Amino acid sequence: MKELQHLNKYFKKYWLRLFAGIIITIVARVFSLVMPPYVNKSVREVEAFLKTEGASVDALGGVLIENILIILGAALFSGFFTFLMRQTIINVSRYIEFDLKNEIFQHYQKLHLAFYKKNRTGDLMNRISEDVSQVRMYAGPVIMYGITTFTLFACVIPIMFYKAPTIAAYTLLPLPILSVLIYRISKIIHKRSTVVQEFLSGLSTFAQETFSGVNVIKAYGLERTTAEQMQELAHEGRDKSMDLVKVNAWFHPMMTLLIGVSNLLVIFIGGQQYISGKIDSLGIILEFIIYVNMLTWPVAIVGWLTSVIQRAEASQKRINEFLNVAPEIENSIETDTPITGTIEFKNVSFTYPDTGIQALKNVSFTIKAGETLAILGKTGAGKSTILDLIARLYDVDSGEILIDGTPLPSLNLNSLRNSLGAVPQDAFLFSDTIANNIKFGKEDASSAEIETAAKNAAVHENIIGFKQGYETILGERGLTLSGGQKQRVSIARALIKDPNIFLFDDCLSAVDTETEEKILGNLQEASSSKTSLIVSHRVSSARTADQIIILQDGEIAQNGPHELLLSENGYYKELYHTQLTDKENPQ
Ligand SMILES: Nc1ncnc2c1ncn2[C@@H]1O[C@H](COP(=O)(O)OP(=O)(O)OP(=O)(O)O)[C@@H](O)[C@H]1O
Repeated sequence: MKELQHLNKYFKKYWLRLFAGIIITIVARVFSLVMPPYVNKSVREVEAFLKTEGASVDALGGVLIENILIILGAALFSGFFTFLMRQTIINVSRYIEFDLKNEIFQHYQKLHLAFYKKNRTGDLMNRISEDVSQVRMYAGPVIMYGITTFTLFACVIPIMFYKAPTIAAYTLLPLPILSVLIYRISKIIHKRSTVVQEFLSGLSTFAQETFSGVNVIKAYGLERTTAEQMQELAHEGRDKSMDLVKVNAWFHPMMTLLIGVSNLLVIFIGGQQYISGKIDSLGIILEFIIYVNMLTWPVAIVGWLTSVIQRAEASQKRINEFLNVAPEIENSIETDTPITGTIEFKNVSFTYPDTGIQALKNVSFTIKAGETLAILGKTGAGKSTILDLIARLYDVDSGEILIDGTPLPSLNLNSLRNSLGAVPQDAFLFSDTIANNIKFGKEDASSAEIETAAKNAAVHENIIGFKQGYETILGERGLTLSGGQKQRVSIARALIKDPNIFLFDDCLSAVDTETEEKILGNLQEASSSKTSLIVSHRVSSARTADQIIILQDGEIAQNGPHELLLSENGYYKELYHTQLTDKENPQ
């Protein structure tokens, strides 16, 4: 139960509702206890009537109707309070479920990128959905049924022993056996259903990958192989499900059997006692049959509750594992720190913690606010890493990055990220309209602003060419943009934000050189007073920059403006001539 202590703060938050729920649960059960003695009483009245000669039928009818009305009234009250019980306790468990999901989601958002690389998306989703549902069972049904069971035990068992101790002892005998059996079966059911769940999630991953990669499957003619693999998996799934069904099938018959045995014992022992004159009325046998039936579910539920608590504990353990991961990038500055845009790298070295790859070695450069820096270099040279470090997605190992003279950790993280307009290498667009995808950079942007941004990113003409223009839905159930169109929508998203620093990560790689020139021209205008970092493989993206850095294996090999680098022998000059030749002699 150690792990589940995490929920105590929520129980405290909703203590009043919970307390009301507990009282209501007790009241509901107490009302349900009115019926059995009145049934007994009615039988006695009938027995007395039969024994007394000349007794009035009308008088008997009157008493019986009175008893029936009392039983009916108590049942109505019990039903009403049972309704209120669910409205309080189950509602609290839903509130806790909601709060816990929000807590986990907000925590996920604070976690480091390395966390997302280490843990699979399916696992993250499972913990926030499946595991939270298991934990909810503890916060609601366990409390509700637990109190119901406790109240019934505390009231019914003493009443039974008070009224007829021998019948009570015999009839209660099978109930603990029932409880243990249900506990065992619940555990087996849980084990097997976990196997089925895991299998099903593997099956859906396979199906999802198949559908996502349907182009490749068709292109390689692998439809048949894939269908066979799917069939194999389906057969395996059927066997696992059958294992589960077999145990499930034992549950109800066993319950019925044990209830039957208890009822038989009441009738048998009660009958013997009646014959031997130890009890004076058949009414007591009827009363006991009702008690036994009242107790059966709570007894069965003790076993079920135990296994639910164990599952909730295991789920909360998995949730806590993630909640206990501390965010590596901490925001230690509460107040806003406005940013102009001078960026300085001082002997920065950085190694990716998960791969151990040293991406940057002693990198130093300065770029003044409003200037443009182009970063070129072979693939894997460390270009994107520089941009990620500026956005503080990672903290440096040694050296220092300063913005406007302040080291990054001394800047408010939100101020820093709000002042950046980042266009990543692989543009990610949401399954939403194009307008909303662009507006992602500025939620309150007007249609005119969206259009201007799209024009500057040279994608406006493409967008108005679609039937629904800016309202065209992208993604799985919508339109698929070409690589170049995606990149340009992503650029529009950064432009509309109007930040002080632009980070363009090879974001023009999928557009032709003519469009590239057009966009660069627009960018120069739109971002003339802004600091821009452009990572690229093309000289055409770099030539107008105030400063160009050539990275080689994480180190700066060359640094200077276009003219200077052209005058030096090195990567830049080679690249310039290769790309110039390509342009002059296209294949
Ligand atoms: N998230 C990451 N985790 C671990 N290692 C990484 C990560 N990202 C990059 N690396 C490694 O760090 C090195 C530098 O990568 P980086 O992405 O900065 O190169 P790049 O110059 O931008 O390359 P490209 O031009 O192909 O985009 C590479 O060796 C790469 O494998």
